[in-house]
Amino acid sequence: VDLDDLTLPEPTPEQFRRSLLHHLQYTVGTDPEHASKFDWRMALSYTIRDRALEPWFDATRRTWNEDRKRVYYLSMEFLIGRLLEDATINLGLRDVAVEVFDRLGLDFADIADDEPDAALGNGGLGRLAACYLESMATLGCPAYGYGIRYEHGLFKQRFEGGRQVEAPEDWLVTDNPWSFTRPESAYPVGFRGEVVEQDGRQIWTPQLQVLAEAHDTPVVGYGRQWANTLRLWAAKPSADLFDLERFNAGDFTAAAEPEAWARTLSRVLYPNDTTSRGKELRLSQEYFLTSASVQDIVRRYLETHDDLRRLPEYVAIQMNDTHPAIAGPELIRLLVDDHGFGFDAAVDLSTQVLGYTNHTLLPEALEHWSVGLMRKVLPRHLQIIEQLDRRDAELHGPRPEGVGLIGDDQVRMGDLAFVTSHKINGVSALHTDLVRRDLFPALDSLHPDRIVNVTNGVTPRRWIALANPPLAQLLTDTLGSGWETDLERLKGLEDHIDDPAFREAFGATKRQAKERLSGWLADHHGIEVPTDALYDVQVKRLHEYKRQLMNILWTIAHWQRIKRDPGAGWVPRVKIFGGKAAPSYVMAKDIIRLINDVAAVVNADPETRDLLQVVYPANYNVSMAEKLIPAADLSEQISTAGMEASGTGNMKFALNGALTIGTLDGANVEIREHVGADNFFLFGLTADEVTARRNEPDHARTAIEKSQAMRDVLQAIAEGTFSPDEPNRYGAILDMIWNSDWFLVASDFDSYDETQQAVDRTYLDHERWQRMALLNVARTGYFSSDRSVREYMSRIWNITPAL
Ligand SMILES: CCc1ccc([C@H](C)CC(=O)N[C@@H]2O[C@H](CO)[C@@H](O)[C@H](O)[C@H]2O)cc1
Repeated sequence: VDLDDLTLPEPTPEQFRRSLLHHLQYTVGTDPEHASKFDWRMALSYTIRDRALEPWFDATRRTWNEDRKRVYYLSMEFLIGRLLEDATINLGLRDVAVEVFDRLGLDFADIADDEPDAALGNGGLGRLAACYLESMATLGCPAYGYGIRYEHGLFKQRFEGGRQVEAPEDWLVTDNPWSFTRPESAYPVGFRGEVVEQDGRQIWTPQLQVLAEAHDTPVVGYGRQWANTLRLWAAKPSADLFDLERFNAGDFTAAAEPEAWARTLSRVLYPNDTTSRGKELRLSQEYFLTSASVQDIVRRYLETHDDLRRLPEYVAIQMNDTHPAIAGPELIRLLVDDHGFGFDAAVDLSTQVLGYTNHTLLPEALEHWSVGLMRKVLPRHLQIIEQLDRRDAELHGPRPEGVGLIGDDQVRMGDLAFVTSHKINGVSALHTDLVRRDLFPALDSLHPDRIVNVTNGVTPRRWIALANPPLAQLLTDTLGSGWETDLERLKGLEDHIDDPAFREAFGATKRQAKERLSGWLADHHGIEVPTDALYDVQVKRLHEYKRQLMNILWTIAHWQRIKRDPGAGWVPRVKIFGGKAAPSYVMAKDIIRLINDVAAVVNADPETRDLLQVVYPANYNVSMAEKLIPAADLSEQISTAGMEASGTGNMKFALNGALTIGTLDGANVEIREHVGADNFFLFGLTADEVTARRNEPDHARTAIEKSQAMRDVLQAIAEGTFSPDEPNRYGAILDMIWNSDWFLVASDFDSYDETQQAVDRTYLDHERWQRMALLNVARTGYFSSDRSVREYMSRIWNITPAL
């Protein structure tokens, strides 16, 4: 079938309207007279989807026909958000869609708002995977994303009495128009059981087996030239799992048990984003994703190639952190057990194919699985890991303490990923240096060419074109179109910086974003905020190292200062927080409650409420980020130096004209290098100073005793100013700050405070602020995920784009 027969022309408004009404009637099955917002959204989705299929089929065919190398991005998380508007923009159909809905008396943005977020991720790692998929499609890099089709994504957050309460997320209650079930692409995945040796070969007979069923979503690149596939696996009980015997014996629940077990594998996303809990289900989910994906990759390769030794020429597999690190042993297992490879040859081949990205240095986030659990769930893989470990010891002689794949009865997934990968990368320049020096010093010295840096990036399509249409329009009016796929062209803005009219137009885009946000907060959260104030925003997962606590402590100090001298010409501020805490992370939940308790008191204070508002809209997610980030003046990137691997929110804020107050941590370092030190509010200890300060006894008490402002803040909290009905509600937080303060909130407080006051002084100089904001936009084109993906393609995947 020639694709040209299927080609749908660039639709005129009339053709678009006709196709929309066609789907409304014949796909959604609704009479237009009675169509709901949901019906229109579904009809619009099918109309847009139609035009996504052409570049999808075309790309798939070209990749096959030209026998192109493919990259496979394995990730336990893809924090996609909504797809409708993103696909509409990348297919160049937003203007015609907006026009047609106008004519129908409907509002495109309102209809698009009806789509649930695909919240198949926790935070940075998951969102990065989504940005990279979109960039790979935009660049014409043949690629598949492999993930799990969780029935329930990241929990829904709401506040009860200021406390976080979690509720199941259920994005699949309504049809998902962007996913195609591929029952023909299903793979058995085995668990448990035993391995027996038979004439020199290891035979693994799994005790349990589930079916991994593929669900494909097209990922359309900007410009409608290419589309890749996100393949999400759903766990299905293989037929023989239902225990009919038990059922006939009347033991109904027991009969259904194995089935129920099977379904749990893709039931829910683990909501922890920094702590590996060593749960069997989590290991089983990781193997479920990895085995189905590696089987699918080898099957696709063997469809047009018969020599597996040439696999590295046609296949690159990227492991998104250690979560899919079992991919090494799994590929070795298939090569040795099913394709007769020798062990060494299989290891060499796998290592050439695999790459591993590390996203965190937090000890509690580094995955270790007990040897016992690995033996129970994956006995054959444990054998392979033990053989790998022996081989590594033979190859490199005695290894220093703590090095090796297995230690203290634990399998170290970081080391495993390292020795089975040809390239390991960190996600910012500083982070990669720390990965080399602190995480893998011994392995780095054994393999000095393996660790490389690829600094993170974000897609300008979603984070400017979609999230901030007024700014996008100004960029196009000023630079012409094309900046969307060549973000370094933003530099051209510097030529206009001395033009007051241009600066005014730029300022207008920020005002528009604030009006849109304050309208949305009022409608969706019943939160009233003024638009003529400095919007100071911290949105990210709740974690002590991200120091939302230092932010709210400073807010209290600022409130106390205003109360002491209300007439001092304060800059009105709206403090916006957003973010979820892992359900079992008690301290993080305490900090959320403190922020809400402070907000309740400060917002109700007649003396200060026109000068300071604290808001915390519940259930921060990708869609909320798209509304919050364009409206921000100040971006809070205040983590303890050395602890935030990169950050990506920091990039999104800068690209939308917010100024950063931040430490020399993660990608903040590179953002400051690009925008210039004069256009960045730097404060705090450096990573090396942090290490030194932690070794000083009583460093917190010393710092607090030096800071009147901090003492007043801690005093107010201890007195129950924000919890009058329970004065010692925040005993744990106060005790932590005075007596341990591992994240150095006390040590960095005064520096943070001085810098926040500099922010106020600068904001009062309107022109200076505009210039700094414009230079942030102009000089952060480097942080496009297109640049990151190009670096992966050249430094790690050895792939050339098809476009
Ligand atoms: C096993 C539990 C678990 C789950 C997720 C993670 C992720 C690695 C945490 C994460 O999202 N890390 C963030 O990754 C971003 C993308 O590279 C970085 O920008 C952030 O700095 C980093 O915290 C660790 C541990």
